Amino acid sequence: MIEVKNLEKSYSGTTVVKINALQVTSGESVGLVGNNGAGKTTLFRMMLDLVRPTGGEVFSKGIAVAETDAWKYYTGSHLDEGFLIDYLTPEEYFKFIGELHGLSQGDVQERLLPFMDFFNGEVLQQRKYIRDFSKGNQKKIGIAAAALSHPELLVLDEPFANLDPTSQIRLKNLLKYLHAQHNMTMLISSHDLNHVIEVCERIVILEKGQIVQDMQTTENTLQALEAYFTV
Ligand SMILES: Nc1ncnc2c1ncn2[C@@H]1O[C@H](COP(=O)(O)OP(=O)(O)OP(=O)(O)O)[C@@H](O)[C@H]1O
Repeated sequence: MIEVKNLEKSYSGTTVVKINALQVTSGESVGLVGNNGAGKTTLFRMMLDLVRPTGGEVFSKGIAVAETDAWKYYTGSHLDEGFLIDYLTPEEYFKFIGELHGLSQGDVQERLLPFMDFFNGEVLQQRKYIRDFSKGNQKKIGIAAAALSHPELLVLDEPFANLDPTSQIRLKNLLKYLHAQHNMTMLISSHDLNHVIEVCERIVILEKGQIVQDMQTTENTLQALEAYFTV
């Protein structure tokens, strides 16, 4: 579904991403881990055509993302709060996203049902704009909006960050449910090794912009990752 070929991004002569080849097949859930500045967000931004590569290309279903809008119809993403329309209430925002995908008000309500535990009674019917929500609740709104259309591909940058422990566990279950129920292809970056290996069946480690390990998740993966990140 996703193919990265000779992808490179440099800022002022410094290379921050350099990936010769990465393939993600349809239905796969891939966790991207790496220390601060490893290039995770930059890679996602290039996959979503938000940043143009210095070299190379990202293909979605065989078509370069920089050359077409086709992938936007089956891709849901939340990288940061810049993805939100923060002068809307969550209800208005979900309605807007739903309309973009041809969903009725009823469809939107139904698709939000699995998110009710995750929202913890703090997102809907709060009579306030998204900009006035806490960082954690803004993240919940962004994740729900990204998943609302049941996209074939879901890209989330550090979805567990800023969430309280209960919400992190609920999100883990929610992502597993969405993956199983809709066979969503998922790309998830995270600093939380425990959570990411529970949700993702494959883990890619990025270091200084390069892929240094690419492994299927097994019962030994946490140990391997902890060993890798212990310096
Ligand atoms: N617009 C930019 N201009 C200059 N340098 C940039 C820009 N965007 C990213 N970088 C640099 O690219 C490198 C990779 O950053 P990126 O945000 O992709 O890493 P990350 O793995 O997501 O990090 P973190 O885990 O801290 O979020 C960093 O050194 C960062 O400073």
